[in-house]
Amino acid sequence: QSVWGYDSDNGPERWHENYPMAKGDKQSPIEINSKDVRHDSSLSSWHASYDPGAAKTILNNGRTCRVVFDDTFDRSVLRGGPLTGAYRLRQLHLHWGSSDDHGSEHVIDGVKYAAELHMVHWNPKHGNFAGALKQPDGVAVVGVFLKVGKTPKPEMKRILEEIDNIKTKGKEAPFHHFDPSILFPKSRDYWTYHGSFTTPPCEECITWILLREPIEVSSDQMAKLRSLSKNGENEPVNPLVDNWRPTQPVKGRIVRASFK
Ligand SMILES: CN[C@@H]1CN(c2cccc(OC)c2)S(=O)(=O)c2sc(S(N)(=O)=O)cc21
Ligand SMILES: [Zn+2]
Repeated sequence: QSVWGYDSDNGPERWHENYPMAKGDKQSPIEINSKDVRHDSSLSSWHASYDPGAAKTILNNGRTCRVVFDDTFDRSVLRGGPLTGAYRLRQLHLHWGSSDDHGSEHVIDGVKYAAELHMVHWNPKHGNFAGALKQPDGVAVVGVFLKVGKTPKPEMKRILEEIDNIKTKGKEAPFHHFDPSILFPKSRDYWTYHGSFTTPPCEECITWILLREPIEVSSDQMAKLRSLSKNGENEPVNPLVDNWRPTQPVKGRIVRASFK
């Protein structure tokens, strides 16, 4: 089937057949090697001001678990850091593995985290989301790494509690009164570079802001995430796991760090 996914017949190695941008020079994710990173003292800190009332629904689209926000006006925005202007929060979603030792998309000094949370924002100066996709400064994604540890972050519970209502592909549930900034780690340190969506259509319109400090989750919380299914309600069970793209060639891009 032509629909892209993460299986052998429709996975990352074949995306370029229907989405030529997948073979571009500024693809994501990438491996970040601290020795190649350049500290940029001119990078300011980033600021998120999110309205909890903007949260609308949580859904399983067969490829990830996604929370959608009202982005019809500057209601929940991200500013500062490498960005110019206010970018509107559109949705957040995750990528995870089939076991705790892998699952993140970006890899840091060889370390793969159990999962990676993406908060997707777009630049309203380009009119709408579709217009922003065509611009190099159109989209900004904040990436937060999830590490399995002893003191799991209770804030992830809110998302994981909804999992039981969206077990199968196409299932959606109301998701209100949620401020995703509770998912940020203490430190605001980040890496930033220019890249692409890590899924088709793979447009190269993204300013990536990757937070250095992972948040901790429990192994049970990861198991909860892995209890999602790719399949629809009355289809054979196909676990939704390993929905991550392998790292792509850096091709001379500079990764800057906000920290020394
Ligand atoms: C299919 N791609 C995901 C859905 N969206 C998308 C992207 C481009 C065009 C489009 O057509 C409607 C929708 S999205 O913007 O919410 C994002 S962000 C993102 S990631 N992993 O790079 O952060 C994957 C997707
Ligand atoms: Zn993503």
